[in-house]
Amino acid sequence: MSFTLGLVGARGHVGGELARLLAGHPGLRLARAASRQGVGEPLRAHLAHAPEDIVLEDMSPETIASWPVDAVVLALPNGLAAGYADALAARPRAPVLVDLSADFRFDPTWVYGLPERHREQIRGARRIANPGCYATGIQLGVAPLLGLLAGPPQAFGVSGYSGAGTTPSPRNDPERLRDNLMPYALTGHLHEREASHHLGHPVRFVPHVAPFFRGITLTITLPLARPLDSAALLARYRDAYADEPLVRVVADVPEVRDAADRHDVTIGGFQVDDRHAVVVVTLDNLLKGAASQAMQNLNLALGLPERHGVPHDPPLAAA
Ligand SMILES: NC(=O)C1=CN([C@@H]2O[C@H](COP(=O)(O)OP(=O)(O)OC[C@H]3O[C@@H](n4cnc5c(N)ncnc54)[C@H](OP(=O)(O)O)[C@@H]3O)[C@@H](O)[C@H]2O)C=CC1
Ligand SMILES: CC(=O)N[C@@H](CCC(=O)OP(=O)(O)O)C(=O)O
Repeated sequence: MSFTLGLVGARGHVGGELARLLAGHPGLRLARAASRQGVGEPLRAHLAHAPEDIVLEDMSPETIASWPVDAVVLALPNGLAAGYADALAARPRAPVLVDLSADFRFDPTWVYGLPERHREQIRGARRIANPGCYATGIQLGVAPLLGLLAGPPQAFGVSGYSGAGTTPSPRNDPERLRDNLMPYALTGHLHEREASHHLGHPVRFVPHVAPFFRGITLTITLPLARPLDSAALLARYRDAYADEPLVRVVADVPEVRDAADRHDVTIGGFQVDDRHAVVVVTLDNLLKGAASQAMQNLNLALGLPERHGVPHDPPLAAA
């Protein structure tokens, strides 16, 4: 059985990654694509791995709602998703809708698509809000210690500049970022609220953007209610994620340059000073932070194996 997918925002960073993953998916095919610019041009002109026959369409909600597809992915900036959700909901059998933006991450009528915490709800879901990239790393880095925390964990995060999308800004300007590390949103970043909300526990988060293109590193300090040694901490994370294909627990401190192009999250470090534990989380913001996670969610929603379209890290032949 083969399913079809329509992609809105196909020319963006995340849209491009998703199209790349779909090219290797055995049961889900990119059938339609839309973007703001380039309408009428072959998608192949923008993305080398796109199917040959796809022409970019206009991205009006009416056009998208007319697509005869099994699933639609919105890879658009924040604030645009509601018009599509409404137009698609008016169809007799609406396709599965996965939204990459932050628009519905706090809406209880949508399923929050973090498979490691909500897999059973995602199975068969029709409307899925894909988590934010930093929020994914923070939640996976904190969750195994819920119940043992004596206060809010503090997450220091650094992202590559692809996190800021393609619309020009100081946060994706390589010249401005050269030899630089730029702090921003020192309080109240959306992902602080998102991670706190979905963990049911407050976290503090300060983001930075760096001159590399892709990848996130988070150094998370966790205040503990009782002492725990480093070995016990590592064992706790290993147990929590033993069956998770896209979470890798390592004893060493992971480095962000190794996260680029990986589909999983790596959690390591596990150093403890009395009642303060520190873990380091790395991931690729465009993959587990966006496209690979969307693929997990699409597979779960459509009843397909969760790993289809999400290659192994590293490729099995090289492992
Ligand atoms: N980048 C990342 O690391 C992550 C991004 N996300 C989320 O995924 C979504 C897509 O992100 P990303 O791929 O980085 O974004 P990009 O800026 O790279 O791409 C945005 C896409 O949306 C289209 N678009 C339509 N309307 C607008 C508009 N008004 N302004 C700008 N673009 C528009 C663009 O079309 P065109 O190119 O034709 O102009 C493009 O295809 C966002 O909601 C983002 O927050 C989530 C996790 C990680
Ligand atoms: C460097 C940079 O600007 N990073 C973005 C990453 C967030 C993101 O892309 O996720 P959502 O918008 O989907 O929540 C930011 O901090 O807003």
